[in-house]
Amino acid sequence: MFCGDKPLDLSTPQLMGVLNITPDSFSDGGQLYRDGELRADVLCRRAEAMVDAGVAVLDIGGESTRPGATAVSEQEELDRVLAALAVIESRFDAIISLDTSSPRVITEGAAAGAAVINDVRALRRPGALEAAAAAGLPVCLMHMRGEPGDMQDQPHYDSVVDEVSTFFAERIKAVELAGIPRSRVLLDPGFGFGKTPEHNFTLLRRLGEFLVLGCPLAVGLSRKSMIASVIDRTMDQRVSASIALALMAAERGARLLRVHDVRESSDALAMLTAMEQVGL
Ligand SMILES: Nc1nc2[nH]c(SCC(=O)O)nc2c(=O)[nH]1
Repeated sequence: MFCGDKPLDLSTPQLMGVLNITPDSFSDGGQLYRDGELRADVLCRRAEAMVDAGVAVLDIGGESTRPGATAVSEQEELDRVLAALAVIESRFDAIISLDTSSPRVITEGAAAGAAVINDVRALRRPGALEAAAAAGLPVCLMHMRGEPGDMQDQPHYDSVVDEVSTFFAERIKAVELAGIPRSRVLLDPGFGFGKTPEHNFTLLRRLGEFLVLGCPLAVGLSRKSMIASVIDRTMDQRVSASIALALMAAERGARLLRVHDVRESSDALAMLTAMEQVGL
C-alpha cells in the first residue's frame, strides 16, 4: 500500500505510534503544551523515540475522542494538526497518519504532508468522503457507535461482529462510490468506541472474520479501558496488557497496530514473526 510516495508493507504486522497532540489526551498529550503553545522539542523527542523503535506510521490527532471527551472546534483541531505536521513532517521519514473526521483537516493536513487518513468516524461527516478521495490517500475506516460523549451509554448489539461487519461493507461501498479504491482501505473495529468489555473481547476473539472483506485490519487496543475492566491498572500501568492484546490481534490477522509503547510492542511482534517464520 502506498501512503503518498511512501510504501507501507503490511505483509507482516506494523506499528502505528500514537502521538496525541490534544492537551487533554489521556495518554501523554498533557505536557506537550506550555501556555497553549505546542512544545516542538517534546514532540520531536517523542516522535524520534518511536521512529528509532521501528514505528512504521506516526498517528497525530488534534481531537480527543476518548469516552466523554468534549468536542473541539475545527479551527482548534486544524491549528494543532498543522503545528504538529510542521514540526515532524520534515524531520522524520515515517509515514504520518492523521486521526481526524474533519473534511478541512483532511484536505489541509494532506497538503501539509499527512499520508494516511485515520478517521474514527469512517468518513461519515459531510464532505469527508470527497476530501479523502481528492487527497488520494489510504483511509483507515473505524467503527464507532454514537459519539465520544455518549458512545459508552449502555451500548447494545444483537451481534457485535455482524453489525461491525455490515458497517464495514457499507462504508467500503460508500468510499468506492466516492472514488477511493478498496486497495486504499484499512478497516478497524474501533475497540472501546461504543462497546462494552464483552463486545471488545468478542471483536478481538473473532477479528479474523473481518478478513473476508479483503482489506488490511488495523486495531487500537493500547492502554484502553477494556484492560481496566479485567485488571485494576492506571493508563501507564497497562503496557503489559496492551502488548498481550496486540499479539492476540496480530495472531488473528491485524496488520496495523496503533500503540503508545512502540519499543515494547516491536519486541513482542518480533517474537511472533520469528515463530511464524520457522518451519515455512
Ligand atoms: N484507527 C484508530 N484510531 C484511533 N484513535 C483512537 S483515540 C482513543 C485512544 O487512543 O484510546 N483510538 C483509535 C483506534 O482504536 N483506532
